[in-house]
Parts: sequence; C-alpha cells; structure tokens
Amino acid sequence: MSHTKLSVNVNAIAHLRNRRDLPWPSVVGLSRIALEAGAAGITVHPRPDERHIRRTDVFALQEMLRTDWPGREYNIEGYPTEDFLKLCEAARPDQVTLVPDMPGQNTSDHGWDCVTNQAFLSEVVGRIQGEGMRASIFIDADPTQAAAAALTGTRRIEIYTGPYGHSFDPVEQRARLEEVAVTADAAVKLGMAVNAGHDLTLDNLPPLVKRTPHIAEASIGHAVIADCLVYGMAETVRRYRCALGDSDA
Ligand SMILES: CC(=O)[C@@H](O)[C@H](O)COP(=O)(O)O
Ligand SMILES: NCC(=O)COP(=O)(O)O
Repeated sequence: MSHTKLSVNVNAIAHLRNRRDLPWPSVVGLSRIALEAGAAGITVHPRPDERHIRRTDVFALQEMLRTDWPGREYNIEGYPTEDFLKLCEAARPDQVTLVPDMPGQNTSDHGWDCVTNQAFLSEVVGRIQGEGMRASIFIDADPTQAAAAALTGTRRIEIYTGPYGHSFDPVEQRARLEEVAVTADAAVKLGMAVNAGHDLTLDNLPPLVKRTPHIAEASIGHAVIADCLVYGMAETVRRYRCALGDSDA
C-alpha cells in the first residue's frame, strides 16, 4: 500500500555542528544513517547566512546521494534569489521547494501568496523545470492558494503545516487539520501532488495521514532531530515511517 514518504530535514544537525569549528555531528554521516533506516530522502534549507546548512553541505550531500543512494530524493528548500537558483542548478536536487522566507528569518512561518507573486513564481517554476528538476511551491493551507499555485505550472505544492503543528487544543487541531485536508484535496483535483511540512511530529502525523492519505511526502526536521537525541537516528526514522503508514518500517 502506498504511504507518505519521509524526507529527513537535516538543518538541525548542521545547527548543532556549527556551535564549534569542528566537523561533528556529521551532516552526511547522520543522513546516511537516516537513508539506511529507510528515509525516502533528505531535505536541506540553506539560508543566506549559512547559520546551519552551508554551501559545502549542499554539495557533500548531493555527492553522497548520487553515489550511494541514487534512488533517494534530494530536496532543497529556499527563497529563489539568483544565488539560490544557481546553487540548485549546480547541485541538481530532485526537488526544489520555493519558500517565501526573507534573509535572516528565524524559521519558515507562512507560504507564498501565489496570486500576487504569480508572474515571479511562474518564471522560477519554468526555470527549475526547464533544468529537469521538480519545483514545489510552499503554500498555506488554503485551497485558493492551491488554485493559484497550479496556474504557475508547478506540479507539486508543499502545504505549510505550522498552524496544525502548533495547535494542541483538540477542537483547534481538528479545524487546522481540515484546512490542510481541503487544500490537499483541491491540489490533487488540479493535478498536483502534495507535500507537507513544518512542525510535524510523531504525535500529529497519524491524524494527518489518516485524514489526507494522499500526501506524497512529509519533510520533517526539528522533531526528528529532537527525537534522535532520545532514540538515535535509525530508530527515530523507523518510528516516523510507522507514523506515516509505512508497513515495512
Ligand atoms: C520550509 C519549511 O517549512 C521549513 O521547515 C524550513 O526548512 C525550516 O527551516 P529551519 O530549520 O531553518 O527552521
Ligand atoms: N519543509 C519542512 C521541513 O523541511 C521541516 O520542517 P520542521 O520539521 O523542521 O519544522
């Protein structure tokens, strides 16, 4: 049975490493363990200040995936500046996720307004797809944004799940989940595949994939790396695969 794939976001490993001028914990080494444990891919969000993922990490991961894990997916997220697009064109990930983050922003906290940014996004999506990479547009859980994203020519969106991830009251959580679900349904009807990400956890994944089993991929970083401190990377990946409905985990 098909299930939602897990892409492990390794930003937080790089964050920990960058506390010192030392090469550990190893971003490539821990990504290898995640892949060996069955993660479908690796995600990075190289920010302009290189506070966590550095340009060198982007290429080291690309080399490791290309050489040792050719079937697994490499997903690079970021705001599409010329520098970012050139980095992606050099590293050639499978997927480029376009995120509307300003330089210096603490973390991603909203999706694109695909209506007002229609022309810009259409041009960037065309450029990425023209280079043979998949483009994905990060949007809020809002079906009107899914419709506007479809007009850019993208065949994939990622729904920002922060509001769902941050809600702990059951009524509020159900309402946020419903917004994600109707957005995913609208996107699928428009012929796009759907990713999801931000503040997904072992607790909030099962209701999400039960309500929206057609989510193709979840990219998860902060909670995966936090859980690694308790369970280790391999066991953590196994637990997230189970939470995503992977019966082989
Ligand atoms: C696009 C998105 O939702 C992000 O989760 C992002 O990759 C997280 O970035 P930080 O790890 O810098 O908070
Ligand atoms: N695209 C979302 C992502 O990569 C990870 O977000 P988070 O789990 O670190 O919040």
